[in-house]
Amino acid sequence: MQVPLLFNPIALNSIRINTPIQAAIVDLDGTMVDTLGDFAAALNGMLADLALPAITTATIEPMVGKGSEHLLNLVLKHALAQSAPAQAAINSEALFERAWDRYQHHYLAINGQFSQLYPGVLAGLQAMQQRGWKLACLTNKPTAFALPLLQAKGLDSFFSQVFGGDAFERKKPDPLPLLKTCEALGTLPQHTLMLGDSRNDAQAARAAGCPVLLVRYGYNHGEPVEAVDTDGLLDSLADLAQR
Ligand SMILES: O=C(O)COP(=O)(O)O
Ligand SMILES: [Mg+2]
Repeated sequence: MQVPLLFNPIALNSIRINTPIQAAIVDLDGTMVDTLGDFAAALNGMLADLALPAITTATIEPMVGKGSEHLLNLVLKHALAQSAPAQAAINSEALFERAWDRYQHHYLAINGQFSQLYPGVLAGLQAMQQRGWKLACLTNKPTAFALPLLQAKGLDSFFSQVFGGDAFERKKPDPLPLLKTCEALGTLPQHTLMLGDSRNDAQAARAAGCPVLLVRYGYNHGEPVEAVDTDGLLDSLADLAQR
């Protein structure tokens, strides 16, 4: 099949992707929106309801990226370890159900209020749209958190598909969500670029056969993103506006 001219391989400064790109799958937390303030507000609301000590944004940052269940487990363990001996003896699993309920309540109440778009996100999405790429948002965040956040930040209209961490049987770094998203977009993985901020995104992309670029900002579990196996790093999604 003749590939339309718009879908060229990518050549940006030092980055070369030698396969035509027809679509992009874009991660949400740490890539498009800096949501640490939302995580902190919702988690601290939950911790207060459970009479547990508050947690700082700096402690939360390396815990983000593997979905809300994972985050909540780490936060509960951390908070219990900071508590008085009687509470510290409590198993975090015993608190999980109540914590999850309170966390959802608080997250949905503040969703987007303490988070900001990263610079260059709108320009980057517009550039990808102008290249004629189909766009999907794929996040490990629950879909019920992702949809209102995209709306609140004016990003929803860019995406034909939005899939959260609960949309498929497994989350990133498993390749399944990427393969399913490619299926929904109607594109082959080798023509579908993954844009993310963490090794989760890169590992999932490599295993699915998608080219992958990561942004230099974002979370990446508190580790330098330079160490991750990718096809290149971007200072901002607006780098994609270069020709
Ligand atoms: O909620 C998370 O764990 C992170 O979500 P992300 O996949 O959009 O980075
Ligand atoms: Mg992310």
